[in-house]
Amino acid sequence: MTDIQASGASKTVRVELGARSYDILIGPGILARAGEEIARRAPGIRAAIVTDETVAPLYLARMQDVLRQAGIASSAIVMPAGEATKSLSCLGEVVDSVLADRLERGDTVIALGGGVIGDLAGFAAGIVRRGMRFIQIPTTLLAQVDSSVGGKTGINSPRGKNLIGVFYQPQLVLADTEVLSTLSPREFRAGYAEVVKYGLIDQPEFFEWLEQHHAAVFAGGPERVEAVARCCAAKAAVVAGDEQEHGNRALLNLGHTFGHALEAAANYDSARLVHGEGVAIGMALAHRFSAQLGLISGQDATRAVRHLQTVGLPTEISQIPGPRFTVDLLMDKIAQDKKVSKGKLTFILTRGLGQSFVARDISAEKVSEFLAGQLDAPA
Ligand SMILES: NC(=O)c1ccc[n+]([C@@H]2O[C@H](COP(=O)([O-])OP(=O)(O)OC[C@H]3O[C@@H](n4cnc5c(N)ncnc54)[C@H](O)[C@@H]3O)[C@@H](O)[C@H]2O)c1
Ligand SMILES: O=C(O)C(=O)C[C@@H](O)[C@H](O)[C@H](O)COP(=O)(O)O
Ligand SMILES: [Zn+2]
Repeated sequence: MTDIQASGASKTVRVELGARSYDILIGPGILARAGEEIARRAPGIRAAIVTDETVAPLYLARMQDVLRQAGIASSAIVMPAGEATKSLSCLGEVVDSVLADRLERGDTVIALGGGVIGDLAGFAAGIVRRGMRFIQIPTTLLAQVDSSVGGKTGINSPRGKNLIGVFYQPQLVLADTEVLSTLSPREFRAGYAEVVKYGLIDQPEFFEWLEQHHAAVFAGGPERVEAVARCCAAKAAVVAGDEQEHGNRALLNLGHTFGHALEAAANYDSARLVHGEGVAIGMALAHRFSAQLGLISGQDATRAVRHLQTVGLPTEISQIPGPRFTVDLLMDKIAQDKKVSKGKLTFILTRGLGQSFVARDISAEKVSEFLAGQLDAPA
């Protein structure tokens, strides 16, 4: 686990990647400090702020104001909100705007938004002029605990989730926990699924802490900041050890092999399923699949699923509204997973609460059989 430095109500986590190391600043009031934090690290730059139509009216003017006060001129690129924005056409729009504004390689792209904006803007920053500066200002719980950290950027393909992208690290992450107060309950819950993920991967004590403190995390206050910082520290440690997912970073994919297949099968329609909900269902499936394979007790699997249900997250495929999925459709999406190696499926499975492991060479027949049972399960 990477250290968490505390200063007043704020915390700092450092992602150690040699010359590409960077800080994650977490806490209330960080947005107001954004201009000075950026200018201190990169004086005299200009910025293109990529955001979405929901976040722009809430935070864009304030963001541009604090940048201006720190001597940083900025332009804004406002994209539609939702998962469908992680597309080639939206990437083209962002790239073209940055070029039209004549931003230089040393200038910065700023992602002001959730994981959709972070993944899209980060990809654009990674490819324009072969790599510009990039700063993440995550505004969803999911983005603060996960997507803004670690440098996975990219967009979706109709053939599968996040299939087009690059590893490209930000130079700074500014996570103002106050902005989470405007998030809808559904989106806050979805982000909480990724919080639970860190407990279920390899921190059973964090999972237990969440069982006890989830109400306080949802209510706001110090437990929320504590949860965000613990997740960032956990992710920073994994990323520092395996930046490009040759080994243990795959653990961060707990619940994602199933979850990504569900998102793709739902055509990235955020009205039906958002990423965190897909991860919640995916983690429930990974625990049930592990139980079916005899790896984990039914009791432990049920405990993991029960916590997700307690906070109102979906844990069954049948809870996804709209047309039913078939096993063939889901298996087709699973076959495109980036962890597939020499045609063999990889899943993150578990031997107990918080004892996940990377399971390579999982039989496609066993997965299909399991999914057939899950598709029959009642909502
Ligand atoms: N790169 C990574 O490591 C990584 C990790 C996890 C998830 N992801 C990706 O992140 C995406 C999901 O991110 P997300 O859950 O943040 O979704 P999102 O970016 O779509 O944001 C969710 C919704 O909340 C709105 N919103 C954002 N901030 C708000 C605020 N402060 N107040 C009110 N509304 C606000 C957005 O407009 C959007 O409608 C997925 O595409 C997923 O694949 C990437
Ligand atoms: O950072 C990682 O590594 C993760 O796997 C974090 C996930 O929560 C995230 O959804 C990521 O985008 C999934 O990556 P992918 O490589 O499976 O597309
Ligand atoms: Zn995720």
